[in-house]
Amino acid sequence: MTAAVQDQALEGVRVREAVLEAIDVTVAFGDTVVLDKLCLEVVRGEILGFVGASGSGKSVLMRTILGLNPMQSGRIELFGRDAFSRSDEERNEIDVKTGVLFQHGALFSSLTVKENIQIPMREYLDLPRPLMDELARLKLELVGLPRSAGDKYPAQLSGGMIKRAGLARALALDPEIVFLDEPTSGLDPIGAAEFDELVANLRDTMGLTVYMVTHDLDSLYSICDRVAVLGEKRVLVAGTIDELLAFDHPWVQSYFHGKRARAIPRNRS
Ligand SMILES: Nc1ncnc2c1ncn2[C@@H]1O[C@H](COP(=O)(O)OP(=O)(O)OP(=O)(O)O)[C@@H](O)[C@H]1O
Repeated sequence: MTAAVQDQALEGVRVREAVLEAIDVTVAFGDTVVLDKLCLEVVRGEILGFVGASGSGKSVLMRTILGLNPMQSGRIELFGRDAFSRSDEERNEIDVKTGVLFQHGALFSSLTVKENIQIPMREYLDLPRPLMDELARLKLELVGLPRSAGDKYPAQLSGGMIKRAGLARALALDPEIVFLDEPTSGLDPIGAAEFDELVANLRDTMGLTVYMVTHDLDSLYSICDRVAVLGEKRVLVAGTIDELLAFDHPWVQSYFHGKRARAIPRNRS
């Protein structure tokens, strides 16, 4: 194999590297099965949008992947290895490479933004305070917040600033994958578009992999490389928007071709 062919082959491997794999994941609460042998793959460097009807189990899956919710059967792999059959030390390695932005930011109201951003640093890193302060400032800059926001309390921030502060905390440990739970909900269309742009920039500059639960069709069209649809307790389909537009399933058809969706394809860049 020539060096060029080898490079190409390596590039191919990198492009297809699965950062996250859910294999036959089943989750139930009592007799109610919410996810039934669900399979999903998230590839390094992609922005995957995750959609599904209200109550279909999007949050349950995200919580299960993060180890916050037990599964009845199946396997979840993060970074190529079983996410849960691990020692505490190995699990910490996964946690450090994983950032999460919960739906409403989930910032501690009694802590300043800077202190919120430093929570993961305190938990996983042993750094002197001046260095943590500098890192927090860098994270604020990364998400487009002014330095002064670091000394504010969450109640003093706008909804858009809270999302950015939550994202800064999710990025505190320089993760390889971030989970975003409805990051643009509650934002006005301009704020939502700016947030989308920020996420796309972070992916491009940091090589982040992004798993984004969303109901926001604009986000799906503007920044997602692929979209996975949850329905009937499993992933019905995962693919590009064009693949989903052509996918013959009533919920998928009405989601992407319904009244609210109609205006968007015309605006696709
Ligand atoms: N801890 C729990 N105990 C019992 N049932 C639960 C629990 N957590 C979630 N559920 C149920 O699981 C189902 C899926 O809920 P989930 O919150 O994942 O939906 P979702 O797709 O995220 O909805 P939405 O888009 O409205 O946020 C719901 O029927 C919910 O009531």
